[in-house]
Order: sequence, then C-alpha cells, then structure tokens
Amino acid sequence: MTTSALVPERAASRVRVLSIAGTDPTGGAGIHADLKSFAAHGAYGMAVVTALVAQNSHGVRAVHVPDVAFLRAQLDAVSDDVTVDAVKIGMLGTRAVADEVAAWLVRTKPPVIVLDPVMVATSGDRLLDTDAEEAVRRLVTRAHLVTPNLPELGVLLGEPRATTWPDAVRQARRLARSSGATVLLKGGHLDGDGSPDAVVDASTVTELDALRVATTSTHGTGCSLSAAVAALRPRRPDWVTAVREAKRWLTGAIAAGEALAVGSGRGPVDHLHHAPTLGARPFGADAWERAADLRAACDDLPFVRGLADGTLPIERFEAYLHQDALYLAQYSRVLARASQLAPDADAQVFWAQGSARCLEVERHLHEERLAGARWTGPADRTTTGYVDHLLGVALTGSYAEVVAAVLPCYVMYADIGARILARAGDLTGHPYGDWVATYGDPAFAQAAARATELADAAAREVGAATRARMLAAYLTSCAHEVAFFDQVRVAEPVVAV
Ligand SMILES: Nc1ncnc2c1ncn2[C@@H]1O[C@H](COP(=O)(O)OP(=O)(O)O)[C@@H](O)[C@H]1O
Ligand SMILES: Cc1ncc(COP(=O)(O)O)c(N)n1
Repeated sequence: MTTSALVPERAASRVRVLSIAGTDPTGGAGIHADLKSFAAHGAYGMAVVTALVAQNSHGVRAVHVPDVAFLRAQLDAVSDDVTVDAVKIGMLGTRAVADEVAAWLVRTKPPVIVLDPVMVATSGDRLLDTDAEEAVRRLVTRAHLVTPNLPELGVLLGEPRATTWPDAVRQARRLARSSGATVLLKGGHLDGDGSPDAVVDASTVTELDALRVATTSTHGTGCSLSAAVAALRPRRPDWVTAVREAKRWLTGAIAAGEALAVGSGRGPVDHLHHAPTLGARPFGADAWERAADLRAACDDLPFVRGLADGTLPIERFEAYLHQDALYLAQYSRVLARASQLAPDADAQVFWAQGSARCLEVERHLHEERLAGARWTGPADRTTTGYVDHLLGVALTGSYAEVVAAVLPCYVMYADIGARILARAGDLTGHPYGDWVATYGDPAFAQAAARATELADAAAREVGAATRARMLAAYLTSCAHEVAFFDQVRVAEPVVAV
C-alpha cells in the first residue's frame, strides 16, 4: 500500500508537475531548464533523471545512463507519495529507458502527459540511440501532447525531414492522426524572419506566429517550451491556450537570454525574464552605479573644489546657502509626504524625523550664516526646478517613487561631504568648516544608509514599471543636485523667478 492511499488528498495551491529528463550542469536544458520553466509558471516542480549529461553551451561531452532499476525507483518514489498533475518527458537516451517510462505511465496514468521527443541537441549531438526511435514512437501514442521539431517529426513518421512549413504541417497532421496525440509542431529550425509553431490534432491546425529573435541563445528552447506547456495545461482550458501563453513567454525568454552572459557558445534562455525585479540588485546600489557620470560631474565643479580648499568667495557660498535654505523648506514637505505614505512605523518615524531635521537646519543656516536682510530673495530657477520635480513626485507618485526621489539628496551629500572632508583635512580655521563637518559627519552617512535601506525595501515590493519610475525619479534628482552645486557659476547675482 502506498502512503498516498493513507493520506486524504488535499487541494493543492500549485500545479504539481514532474519532469522526466536528462541533465545539463550549465542549467540551460534538460531537467534544469524544466524546473525553471515550471517555477516561472507558478508550478511546483519535480524531476526524475533519465541520463546524466556532461554538456555546456558548446555541446555534449559525455552521457551516463543509470540502470533502469534506479530509474524505476525514482519514478515510484514520486508516484507513491505525490499526486502528479502533469508530466513532461524529455531526453530518454536508450530504448530501455523509454520502455521503463512507458510502463510507469501505464501504471500511474498521469492526467497530462507532454512528450518532447528529444533526439539531437541544438549543438548537433545525438541524445537518443538510433535503436530507441521505435520505443519513442510507441511512447507518442501514450502522450497527450508531443512537441517535435522538424527533424524529430520526420524521424517519428519514418519520413524525410520537411523542408517547408506547409510540408511540416502536413506531416504533423499525419502524426496526430496515427498516434491520437495532439502535436505541437515547432518551427525553430526553419529559415526566415518568423519562428512559427502549430498546434495540430486530427481535425484542426492552429498556427501560432512569432518573430524570430536574432540570437544564439537557443539552448534548451524546446525543453523550456514543453515544460511551460505542461505546467500551464492543468489550469488552462485547452492545448492552444496553454501553448499560446507558453510561446509568448518563450519568445521573451529567448530575447533576454544573451544578457545572462552564461557560456560562450549557444547560451540558455532567461526563464525569469518576465519577473525582472526578482533577483535584481538592491535599488540603492543599482541606482548609485547608474548615476556614476552625474556623480563624477560633481567633483569637477568649481564650487565643490572651492568649498574643499576654502577658496570659494564668501558671497557665492552665502548665495548657495540661501538657495539651500529655500530648498530645504520644501524638501522637508516631501520627506513628510514619504512619512505619510510609509508602510510601517519605523519608516514613518525616520522620514518624519528627516523632515523636522531639514527645518532645523534651515533655521540654523539663517541664524548662523545668513543674518541680515541681504539674503531674502526668492528661489532661483535651479532651486525651483529641483523643488518642482520633488513636489511633482510627492503629488502623484507612490511611496517607493517618493523615497527614490528624495534619496539623492541624502546619498550625494553624504558622499561629497565625506570626500571634501578627506580633501580638506584639518578643519581648524577652514572658512566652511561647519558646512563640511555637517555633511562629512558619520551620523549623516548613517542617515543616508538608512534612507537607502528603506528605498531598497520599497523597491522589493513593487513591479518592474514602478521600479523604472523610481529610477527615473532618482536620476532626475541627481541631475538637479549637480545643477544645484553648479548654480554659483551660472548666474551672479542670482536670477529671481
Ligand atoms: N531564434 C528564435 N526566435 C524565436 N523563437 C525561436 C527561435 N528559435 C527557436 N524558437 C522557438 O523555440 C521553440 C523551440 O523550437 P525548436 O528550435 O524548433 O525546437 P528544439 O529546441 O526542440 O530544437 C519553438 O517555439 C520555436 O518556435
Ligand atoms: C538533457 C538534455 N535534454 C535536451 C536537450 C536538448 O536541448 P535543445 O533544446 O538545446 O535542443 C539537451 N541539450 N540536453
């Protein structure tokens, strides 16, 4: 008696799908690709190994097929314990393996069986013994969907490989009629601008067009597609719906494959291309690197150099401080907005304290440095430009976008402050020592690090579109920071608006 007979069947939150296939230690094809494909479609993946394959993006080096008794033990270990909603069969290797899998299918009768009749890898290496072809033909009659490429279709029918798409579709019809399986005919091996596939059964042909992606990242495409279809089918009404969805996903995965930088031959596809924020670098580090040019531009500004060595004329410094005070009064409102939108009490407190601190600094600047009627003018164009950007994000953006927009003011000042402090050395007698000490202070660096952490956390909660808006808001703020440091050489006296 199996344990499954003792335990009542529970409703499953995810489709439980099993891959029976060979391995690829570089993760592009075989069970490794299948498991990624299952996960990419929200299914719970399992795998039984038919053959161990030493391969990479250049080709197959060696194949080891374990004894079929061990294969049977793996298969039974799964089916004795787990309800299998769908099975995907890939590389079988030998006739004995194909027959063992067929016998297991007869014993367990999985409700969805997808057979990828793997014979030759993209690299040209054989993955199926010639004397196993007949056993695979028999297996086709036990499958619900079979997914041959053009050469495999020819072998399954005992006919030459089709050279045109209409010929291939006719062959697929013959296979569907003779086997009773639905055929997913794959057109990846055709020449031309398209890479069409077709779902063919005894009475209907549904063609699915797709553009051919100009790439060498096609290792494991057949594995990934058949696995995706197997994962989807239990929760889709028919084969055409499941295949259409899987193919759209695969075309995107092929297009994103090269960016993975895996291997120097025919590389794998990116199974997770549709979830670009999954595994992405933390927002703060990513945005910081993308702003490298803007940050570098800051270092060469006469204002920054003059601040560091103390040669900046005092009127210019005061003009800057006056604009800074006007800026801080508005920046404080945007930090208060971040506090208002914050997802938890810790974040709410951090932004509220930041908001209050801005107002304190602004008051302090006026009292200490800008006493007298001279510095009462309005905000200039550079200041209003920055403030308008921040207030715009605060008005229409989500918490994550507001946090991204305010972040550069923390991190760029902490960075510049620390570097000016290092360059200035001893601040005794330095005309701008108080300013340098404020932003070079480790406490300010700590606040910048905490603001970055909160931006990282916010970015983890959002989708790709919002993350892109976060990045845009951040980089716009960085550009405004550069302009702000540069304003002293642009206009003197400051132009009021
Ligand atoms: N360059 C490409 N651009 C877009 N789709 C492709 C490309 N190459 C293959 N495909 C698609 O990948 C899937 C696998 O196709 P194919 O290469 O024919 O099978 P196999 O990987 O089994 O040899 C099919 O859906 C096919 O249309
Ligand atoms: C274990 C295993 N199974 C299948 C393939 C075919 O892969 P491709 O889709 O590149 O032809 C492979 N290379 N390795």
